[in-house]
Amino acid sequence: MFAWLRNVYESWIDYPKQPGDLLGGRYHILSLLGMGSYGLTYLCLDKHNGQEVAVKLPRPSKRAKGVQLLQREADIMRQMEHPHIPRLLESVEHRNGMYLVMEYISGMTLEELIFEQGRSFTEQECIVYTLELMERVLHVHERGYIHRDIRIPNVIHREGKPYLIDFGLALAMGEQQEDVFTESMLEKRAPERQDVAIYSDLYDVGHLMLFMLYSSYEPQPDQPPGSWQEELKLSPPVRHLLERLFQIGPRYEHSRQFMLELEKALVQQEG
Ligand SMILES: Nc1ncnc2c1ncn2[C@@H]1O[C@H](COP(=O)(O)OP(=O)(O)OP(=O)(O)O)[C@@H](O)[C@H]1O
Repeated sequence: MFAWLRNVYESWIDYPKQPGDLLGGRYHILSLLGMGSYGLTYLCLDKHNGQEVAVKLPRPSKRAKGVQLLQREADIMRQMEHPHIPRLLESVEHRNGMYLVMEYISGMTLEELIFEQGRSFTEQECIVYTLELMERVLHVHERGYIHRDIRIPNVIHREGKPYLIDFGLALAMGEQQEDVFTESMLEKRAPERQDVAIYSDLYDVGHLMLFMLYSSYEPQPDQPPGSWQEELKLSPPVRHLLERLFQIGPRYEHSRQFMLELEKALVQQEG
């Protein structure tokens, strides 16, 4: 009963703000973009310059922890300087908490592109897109962070290019997740993606590639379900690099190693 009452109370206090509300006297809420585990993100119009921005606020039910995690996210975003990673425009602290304002990336997520728009990727297109995405991932790694949430809903597809968003779970290399997140936020991660290490992000990139590769997969009638190795007709280099991403083969310790192999696989495709 207590847990039920607490849930009701939390959803009541986390009830999203309404379109038309003004944040900090400057940001007009246009719509709710989404509710994450500790924050709510709104599409807003900046009254000062008429630009659309994404504004993230902590969930009131998460109290001080929500504010602390959002501050962390802002600190990490501040260190990113890549044209395909949203820029942090400002983080505003006030008596009751804080909010962060970032560049709004219009477009659709890779998840929507594949599952709602029905876009399919050939193996070659998948390699090209992954190489583009890896430039963003490499930037995060070079700045000393592991993103830890590279998934199709966190890639926004705009004008044919992938943008990497959501630094809510990112950690500095070597940092312990238990020191940052509360127990309820710590999902059970596959052993291959538990370490705060480059190969954990690359494991996620492998999954993202599978989503792209399966987008052009057509099962034969009466075909029994099999593994991706059995179902997808992949060229040997792509199959080999996926096995390394999934740590079935020797794992990649550096993003560049993987990118080099991707480039080689692309040359073979084109040759
Ligand atoms: N800079 C941005 N530009 C455009 N859309 C964004 C931006 N940042 C977040 N979004 C969208 O806002 C929604 C909420 O994102 P947010 O990062 O707050 O939480 P989440 O990804 O749903 O959850 P969690 O933080 O728990 O992983 C998502 O649908 C995401 O696509």
